[in-house]
Amino acid sequence: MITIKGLRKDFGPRTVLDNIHLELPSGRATGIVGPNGSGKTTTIKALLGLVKPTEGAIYIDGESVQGQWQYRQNIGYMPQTARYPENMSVNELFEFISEVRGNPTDNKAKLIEYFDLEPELDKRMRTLSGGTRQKVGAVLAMMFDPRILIFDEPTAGLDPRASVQFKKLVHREKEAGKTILLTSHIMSEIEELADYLIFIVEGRIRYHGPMKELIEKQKEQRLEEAVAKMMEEVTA
Ligand SMILES: Nc1ncnc2c1ncn2[C@@H]1O[C@H](COP(=O)(O)OP(=O)(O)OP(=O)(O)O)[C@@H](O)[C@H]1O
Repeated sequence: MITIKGLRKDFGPRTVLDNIHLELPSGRATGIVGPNGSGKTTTIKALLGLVKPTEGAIYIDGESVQGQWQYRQNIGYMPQTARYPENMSVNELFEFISEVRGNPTDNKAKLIEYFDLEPELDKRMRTLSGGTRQKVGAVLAMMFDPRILIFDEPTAGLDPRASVQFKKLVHREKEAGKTILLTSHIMSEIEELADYLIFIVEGRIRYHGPMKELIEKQKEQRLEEAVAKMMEEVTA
C-alpha cells in the first residue's frame, strides 16, 4: 500500500504538483492519466525518490520514505525511455544488475523465456529495437519480484503479441498482491489493466476512484470517451 499525503512539487516558481492525496492499495492496479505535462511522471519520480517533494509525505506500508533509500528495493520501475549502458550486451546488463543488487535469487531466466529474449541476449544494448529495449526494461522491473510495480507507458513500442504477454503478466502480478501504478496514453490499455483511475490536470487530481464508476458517471461506454469528456469539462 502506498499513501501520498499533501504532496506538492515546485520547480522554481512553478507548482507542478499541488496537494496530491492518494492511496494505492495492494493487489490492485491504478492508472494515472492526464494531458501532456500534467504531472504524471513527476508523481512517479516522487515515489521513486528521484524528485524531492516541496511539501507532503509518502508512506509505503505505513512507513515514511523520507530520507530513506532501501524502500526502493521494493519497487520495480519500467521507465518510458530508459538509459542503459549501451555497450553492454543484454546478458551482461542482466548479470550486472543482479550483482549490484546482490540478490542471489531472481526471476530473470523465467522472464527472458517469457518475453522470447534468448536470441537477443548477446546483442549490445545500442543495437536493440525499441520493442526489445522495452522487454529488457520489463525484465529489469520484475526480476526481483518487487512488491510495487510502476510502469510508465509500458507497451509503447511492443508488438501486439508482446503487449498481450505483458498485460497477462501484469494481471498475474496483481493477483499475487502487488501494488501497481501505470501511466499510459492508450486508454484501452488502462481500461484492461487498472481497477482505479487517477485523472490529473495541471498538477491537481480531478478524479480518483474506481474506473467503472467514472465510466458510469460520465455516461459513456468506454474509458477513452469518459476521459475525453472530463478533459473537455476542465478546459471549458
Ligand atoms: N526537472 C524539471 N524542471 C523543471 N520543470 C520540470 C522538470 N520536470 C518536469 N517539469 C515540468 O513539470 C510539468 C509536469 O511534467 P511531467 O513530466 O510530470 O508531465 P507528464 O504528465 O508526465 O507528461 P507527459 O504525458 O507529456 O509524459 C511539465 O510542465 C514539465 O515541463
